[in-house]
Amino acid sequence: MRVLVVTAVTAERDAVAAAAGPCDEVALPGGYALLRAAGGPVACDVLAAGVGPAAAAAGAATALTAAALAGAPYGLVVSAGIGGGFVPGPEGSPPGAPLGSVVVADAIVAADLGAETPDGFAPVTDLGFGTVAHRPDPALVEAVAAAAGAAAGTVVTVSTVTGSAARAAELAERHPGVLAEAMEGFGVAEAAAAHGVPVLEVRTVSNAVGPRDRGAWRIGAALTALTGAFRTLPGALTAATGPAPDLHRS
Ligand SMILES: O=C(O)c1cccc(C(=O)CC[C@H]2O[C@@H](n3cnc4c(=O)[nH]cnc43)[C@H](O)[C@@H]2O)c1
Repeated sequence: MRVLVVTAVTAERDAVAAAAGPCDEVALPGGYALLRAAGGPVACDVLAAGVGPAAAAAGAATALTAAALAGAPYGLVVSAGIGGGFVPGPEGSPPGAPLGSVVVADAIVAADLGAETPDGFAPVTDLGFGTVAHRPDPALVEAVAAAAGAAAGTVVTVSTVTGSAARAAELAERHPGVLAEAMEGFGVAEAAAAHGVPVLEVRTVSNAVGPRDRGAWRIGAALTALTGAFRTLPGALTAATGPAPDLHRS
């Protein structure tokens, strides 16, 4: 099985690739540069495709198509990077995701793909078209989350970073079980679905979802946690899919 990991920016790409050891750079159509691990316990292809769901979908689709045309299709696509963690709500609500923690999505949900109506936000599915959620294989989610010491829950994809407590509360109410927010997962999942390839999303929490406070970001800690999470991926995939998967190369 070959695994494609799609990040937004190069710092995230490098944090993932650090778990895999030395990498070669492979040029893809469209000017994309893929990092391909030359060896080590995690030999994976990692692509920094840009910020936001559209850039993520374009980059992921390019890599998936290139691999398929080369006769070496991927068996799994992972959207990965830093993200915002929801803070715990009142008792009985989801536990939230603290700074530096790892989240594996059991649902990858487009939170702002829809329409404003007099009754509030309506997802495109309520309007009769499209998709707003992808649900990764639960066994894979469980294995990857257990290996990484991660929480499993909903990760929402947004095009506008949440910047207020009111918006954070609205998202948490609309998506019970939401743990994290980021900007690419749904785009990667759409590309994976178009190619019939399973998808995962792995986020490490750099900031709390809510009022904008750049001074409180812990990007370094989140990137370190990302490397740590990806060190555990080969073992988790072996546990979930059977013995001796050749994770990444044809
Ligand atoms: O300028 C700001 O206030 C601000 C606040 C949070 C995040 C940003 C970004 O530009 C980050 C975009 C980048 O990182 C991921 N990310 C990290 N934290 C969040 C978040 O709380 N909500 C959404 N995305 C987040 C995201 O996937 C992007 O790749 C700026």
